[in-house]
Order: sequence, then structure tokens, then C-alpha cells
Amino acid sequence: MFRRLMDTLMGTSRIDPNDYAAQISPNRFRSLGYSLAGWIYMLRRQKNTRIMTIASIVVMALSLWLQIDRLELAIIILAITIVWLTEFLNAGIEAAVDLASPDFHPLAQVGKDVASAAVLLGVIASILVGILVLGPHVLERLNIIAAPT
Ligand SMILES: Nc1ncnc2c1ncn2[C@@H]1O[C@H](COP(=O)(O)OP(=O)(O)OP(=O)(O)O)[C@@H](O)[C@H]1O
Repeated sequence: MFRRLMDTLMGTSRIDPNDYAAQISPNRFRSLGYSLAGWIYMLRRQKNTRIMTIASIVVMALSLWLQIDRLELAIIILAITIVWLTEFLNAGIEAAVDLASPDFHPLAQVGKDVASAAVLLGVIASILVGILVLGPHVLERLNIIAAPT
């Protein structure tokens, strides 16, 4: 039972476990190719990703300039990732909804609106994280607050 569940989760249910070559079949690389195609689609076709790219570079540059510690940097990277993740999922849901329901349908509207709400939530949370983590460092640099002793 547990074995079957693990096989399903790992996607190895149709692979002979004794056959190592089969486990590293080209399918793994093909999946990576599909993921990269998704990235390229997002960077080329979605106008929001251009804004997100610039914002991410600015925030990362600011974080490095402020010399925040490793934990803070990890939190900033996670916050940036949340925005990208929600935007990617939103674009995927939008495409699926457009395919399934090109005409107006209340459920299609719910699907798109909820996906878009997830993006908004991610953006708000990330802005708050940015303010909480970077805010004190910026104020310190500007000599508005004293550096912690
Ligand atoms: N098939 C549909 N049925 C019902 N409502 C829809 C449908 N398509 C879009 N909508 C409504 O229009 C809104 C905007 O949809 P749209 O597909 O234009 O997304 P968008 O947020 O403008 O994203 P993008 O600019 O990336 O295409 C949706 O949030 C939803 O409320």
C-alpha cells in the first residue's frame, strides 16, 4: 500500500524498479524541457513578468547592497518566489480556463478571479515581508534609526 503510494507520488509506478536505466529515462529530461518552455512562455508572452523581473532584480540588488544576513536573504528570496509562483499558476489556470470555457461561464469567472486573488495575496505578503526585512536596514543606512548594538 505504502509502496504503491510512493510509486504514484514519484511517478515510478510503470517503471521496473530493478532497471536503473529506465528510472533515468529521457522522460525526466523531457519534463525539464516542458518546464523550461513554460518559463520561456512566461518571459515572452506575459506582460507582468517583465515588471516582476525588474522588481526582483531591484529587490535582490537592494538586499545585497544593504548586506542583510543569510536568513534575511533567504526570506527575501522566498518572498520573491511566492510572487513568481502565484503568477505562474495564475497564467496556467487562465490558459486552462480559456481552453475549457472560451465563452462566459460563472465557474470560469470564479476560476480566473480566485487565481488572480492568489497573485494579489502573494504580492501583498511579499511587500509586507520586504518592508519588515529591508525597512530597518534602509532606515539604518539613511541614519534615521541607530544600528542595533
Ligand atoms: N470565460 C470566462 N467566463 C467568465 N468570466 C471570464 C471569462 N474570461 C475572463 N473572465 C473574467 O474577466 C476577468 C479578466 O480575464 P482575463 O482572461 O482578461 O484575465 P486578466 O486578468 O486580464 O489576465 P491577462 O491580462 O494576463 O490575460 C477574469 O478575472 C474574469 O472575471
